[in-house]
Amino acid sequence: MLRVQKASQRTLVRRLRPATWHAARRGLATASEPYDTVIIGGGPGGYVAAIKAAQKGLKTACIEKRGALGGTCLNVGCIPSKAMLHNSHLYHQTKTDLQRRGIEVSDVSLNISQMLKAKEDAVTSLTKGIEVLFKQNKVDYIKGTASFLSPTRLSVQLNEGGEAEVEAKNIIIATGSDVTPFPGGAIEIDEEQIVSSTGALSLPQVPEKMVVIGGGVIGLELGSVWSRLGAQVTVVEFLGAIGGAGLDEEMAKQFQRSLAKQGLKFLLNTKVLSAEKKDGKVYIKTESAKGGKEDTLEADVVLVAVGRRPYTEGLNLDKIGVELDTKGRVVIDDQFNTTIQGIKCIGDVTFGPMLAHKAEEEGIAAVEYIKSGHGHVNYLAIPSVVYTHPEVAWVGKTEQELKAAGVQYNIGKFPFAANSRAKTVLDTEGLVKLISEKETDRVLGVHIIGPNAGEMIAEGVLAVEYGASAEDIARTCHAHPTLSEAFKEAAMAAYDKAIHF
Ligand SMILES: Cc1cc2nc3c(=O)[nH]c(=O)nc-3n(C[C@H](O)[C@H](O)[C@H](O)COP(=O)(O)OP(=O)(O)OC[C@H]3O[C@@H](n4cnc5c(N)ncnc54)[C@H](O)[C@@H]3O)c2cc1C
Ligand SMILES: NC(=O)c1ccc[n+]([C@@H]2O[C@H](COP(=O)([O-])OP(=O)(O)OC[C@H]3O[C@@H](n4cnc5c(N)ncnc54)[C@H](O)[C@@H]3O)[C@@H](O)[C@H]2O)c1
Repeated sequence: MLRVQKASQRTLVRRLRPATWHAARRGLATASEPYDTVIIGGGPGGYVAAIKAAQKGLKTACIEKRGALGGTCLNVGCIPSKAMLHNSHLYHQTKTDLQRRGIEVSDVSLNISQMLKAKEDAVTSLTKGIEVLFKQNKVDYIKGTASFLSPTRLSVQLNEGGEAEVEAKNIIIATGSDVTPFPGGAIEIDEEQIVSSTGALSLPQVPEKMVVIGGGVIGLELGSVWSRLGAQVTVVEFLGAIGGAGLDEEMAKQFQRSLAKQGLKFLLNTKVLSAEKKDGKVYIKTESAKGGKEDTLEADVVLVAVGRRPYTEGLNLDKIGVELDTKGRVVIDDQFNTTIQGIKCIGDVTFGPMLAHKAEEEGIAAVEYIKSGHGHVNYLAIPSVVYTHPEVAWVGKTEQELKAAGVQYNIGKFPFAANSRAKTVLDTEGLVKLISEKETDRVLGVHIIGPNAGEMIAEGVLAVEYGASAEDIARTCHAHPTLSEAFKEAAMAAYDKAIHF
């Protein structure tokens, strides 16, 4: 139910008419009838949940305050970063790699405004596309900021001005995450010289020197972009390895070597303490992670990429009793129920990896629980991909996790240097590492560094999801010449022996 609430009622009625009119016409929401499902947040979790709910015949609305659908991922995350990664790779490859392939080019130059425009075009076409999907699936799109009045009633501050009330039998919180500020306020983001990922996706010119604080996924992807475009990039990472949690240690080392070859510098086991702007530069104070040795780095632009945190601001969760944990995540059970009946929660704002495809899976499963009481997400089979070149991708367990758990395992490895397609296209960096359980041969983890690793990992995800053995994969015919033969050969190596290595 969408009900006008406040003073200048006539203006509000006019403003709300399209939503209420369409809704009433379709019988989706009337003055006497609440929505079946309302989703707060139109990111990958929220918009997918909304479409699935409508497909299942539930009267559905999605409230989004950004003014565009798609959330962090489409607007300032996955999509713009991949656009910049792809085009910066083409530029870098044109400058450094084409000659050996027999292609002579001269006068290669960068038009950064056009590259930024190409990125914006990709974002706009995809975010608008979701609006079309909403219309096709009859999801009411309410542009505004939602806040709980009660477990079944929301107040919405409309983007156009004014306030509305929305009532629903089920509410799904999908409000995502935002940038973790630097602890203690020691570094303030201005999105020009000291930027978060959002600012780093729109720098109007290539900085001469860039310092990246944090060697996790954002730091490595966006550090790669600006390094390829000509910046001297130094990544400062507190831990002893890059790539963040979940990356196999052996792969992390190889990954760092690859990026170092491209010109990125790494300061591991180093903690950033503060950053200060002076005379057009930024001075970054660091110390050894074990304490002691201090240093100062100079940069034109600093990217702060020390993580993201759940976003629940303004939702009024404490008023209705929805519990958060100590990290600010909304507490849920294994069916996405919060501590208040009728309110579910999915995506970055709750437990688990902060990944768009994880949020989407949860969106579908949460709706299935609402509709039928059954849903499914296999958290052991959620892939991770770092979209650098070479790409890094993995699913399932790492070797260090299995060691720590005392699981006996076999390992099969196959380098792309021995793969015919990789050799043909002169792109041979990296390997496939497949880990299977010693006793059963079941695939426990797949780790890939290499060209198209992000596409190839889907095969590993299927293997983990369906409980395949290494032998199953080894006996499955793979087309020749393809990169995926390296995956098959790694499985052959785990089960028995590879042919070409
Ligand atoms: C630079 C960058 C690159 C990334 N690249 C990838 C990648 O390649 N692959 C990948 O899987 N993941 C990637 N991610 C992570 C990915 O963006 C998130 O995991 C994903 O967007 C989470 O989806 P979500 O629906 O949970 O939340 P979000 O996408 O954050 O969406 C939540 C939405 O809720 C809205 N909202 C919040 N509060 C309210 C309110 N009170 N009322 C109304 N609306 C509200 C917000 O405006 C937002 O649009 C990247 C992230 C960043 C920052
Ligand atoms: N390709 C993708 O799937 C993709 C791309 C971008 C972002 N994301 C998601 O966004 C989230 C956030 O990414 P992120 O890279 O900001 O976080 P992250 O948690 O992956 O990495 C942050 C890194 O910063 C380091 N760090 C923290 N404080 C530091 C300090 N004072 N000095 C030096 N180093 C410090 C941490 O040790 C850590 O390695 C991730 O959860 C990721 O899943 C995914």
